[in-house]
Amino acid sequence: MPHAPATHPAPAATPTVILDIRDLVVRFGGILALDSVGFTAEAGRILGLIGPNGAGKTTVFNCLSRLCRPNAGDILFRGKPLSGLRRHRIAGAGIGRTFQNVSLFDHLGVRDNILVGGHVLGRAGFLAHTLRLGRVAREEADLHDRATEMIAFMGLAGLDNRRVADLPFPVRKRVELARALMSRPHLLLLDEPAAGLNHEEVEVLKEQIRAIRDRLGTAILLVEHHMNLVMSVSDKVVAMNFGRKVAEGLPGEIAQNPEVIRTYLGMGG
Ligand SMILES: Nc1ncnc2c1ncn2[C@@H]1O[C@H](COP(=O)(O)OP(=O)(O)OP(=O)(O)O)[C@@H](O)[C@H]1O
Repeated sequence: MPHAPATHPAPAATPTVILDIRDLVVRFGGILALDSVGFTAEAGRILGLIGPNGAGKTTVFNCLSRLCRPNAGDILFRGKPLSGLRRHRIAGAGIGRTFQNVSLFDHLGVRDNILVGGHVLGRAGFLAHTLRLGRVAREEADLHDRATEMIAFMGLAGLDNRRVADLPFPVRKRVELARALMSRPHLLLLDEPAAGLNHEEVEVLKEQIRAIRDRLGTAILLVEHHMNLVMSVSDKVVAMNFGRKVAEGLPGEIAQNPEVIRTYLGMGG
């Protein structure tokens, strides 16, 4: 079970909207990948985003990471439009992410990979780094302390210097999560974190996702095909199909929503 000191306050009884997606439209040539999609995510809560292949989930994610530029609509993050932010400023603005296919520096060790995630927090400028001023040394020490916390939090203790390439897939996924948490994101985007995990590993992942919300206070947007995971950890679920939002509600409501049931039966299941 992960353990770490809380770094964000506990979520308020009336949740604050952290992410407000409004009427998002994305076209790829003749394909309408997102057709006026809108929903909100709340601070310190888990939002599950579900839908069959091609529903538009990854496109929403890519708009949030600024990998994709919407044709219309707005995304407000903590009240400010994301459109004003350059792609490389996203992590610094408080949005962290993991990828469907784990994306790490394979030849580097666990700690070094995790440290990469903290460098967006650095405040010392180029001159300070060049002159190795005291501020740089303090920042480096703080980053190492944070990495030590995240290593313990994600159950990676003792693996600091292990080369990532030599580790099993589920452990690599935990390294990627620890790296994403280094920048103390207010919102964490998880792209199919259960893909490639077995039943026991998914059970561990559930606990880790809940711990990220409950102990770090981080809001999570979870794109996932693994229904059992989404339904058991999400505070709210948004269901999509053919680029449109078809339902939004509590997991229990979504599981019984006729449109959602039709969508999944329509997949030939
Ligand atoms: N770069 C692109 N160029 C052209 N079409 C694209 C591109 N990216 C996505 N699409 C199309 O946009 C639609 C939405 O795709 P998207 O990847 O967002 O769906 P998804 O819900 O994430 O699916 P999956 O669960 O398979 O990842 C699909 O019809 C897809 O083929």
